[in-house]
Amino acid sequence: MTLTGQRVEAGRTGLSFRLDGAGFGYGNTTVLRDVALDVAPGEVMVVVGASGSGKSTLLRALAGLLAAREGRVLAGEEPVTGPGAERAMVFQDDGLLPWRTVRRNVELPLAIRKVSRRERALAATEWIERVGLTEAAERLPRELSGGMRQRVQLARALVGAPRAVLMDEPFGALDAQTRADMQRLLLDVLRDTSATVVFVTHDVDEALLLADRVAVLGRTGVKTVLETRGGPREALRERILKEL
Ligand SMILES: Nc1ncnc2c1ncn2[C@@H]1O[C@H](COP(=O)(O)OP(=O)(O)OP(=O)(O)O)[C@@H](O)[C@H]1O
Repeated sequence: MTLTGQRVEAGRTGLSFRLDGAGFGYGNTTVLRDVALDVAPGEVMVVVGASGSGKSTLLRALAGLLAAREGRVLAGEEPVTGPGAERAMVFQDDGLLPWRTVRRNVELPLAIRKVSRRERALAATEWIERVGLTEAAERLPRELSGGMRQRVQLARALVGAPRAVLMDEPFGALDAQTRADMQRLLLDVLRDTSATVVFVTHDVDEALLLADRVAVLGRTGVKTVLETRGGPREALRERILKEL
């Protein structure tokens, strides 16, 4: 069994999520109440909403980093009780280990799972190549541009063939050109995986480009969920902006 290429994907399906009457908060503050949302296996669900509406909170809950105060959060059939290797996270601030090279950062999820050195090296080489960083494999994060660091994060998230990737404004700090390159790269690599993606962004155009569906967060919960494929884009854009 190899972790590289198609074989690890074979037979794996994207993870579904279900939030059912779920509520979240911090201390005395309630952020989200009575959230109902279904994310289908393999879809790209983009979450948009005003600043402070709770997008990151929702994502943390799916990642198992924040417990629901009420209701249920399910990944597949199982309640989410903590982080798990089948759910990879990508953050805006890169979250790479500064003392590890690109290669060793990408290998990290496999090292944690005690995958053999040889398998780790093979899988990392493949993903580093897919994100266009072969030349930079032995560099440290501080020697990379912001866009390159996000490529490392993407490779690290996908190297272990997760069933879901949870992305919190991953391209938010990048300049427009680098951001457009990263969006294309993401769409490209997702074509070869069956992973479900939940992607948080402020940017409605980014949402429309990437999403199968867009969930709009209102004051305390999900206001609406819109299909993005097949409809006239401008009308959808207007609709999302109106809901925000
Ligand atoms: N660790 C925390 N402790 C206390 N309050 C928090 C914490 N994290 C977030 N909050 C509060 O929860 C609310 C929602 O925050 P969250 O980061 O989920 O929103 P967001 O929609 O992702 O915002 P943004 O788009 O600005 O990143 C905010 O009012 C925020 O101040």
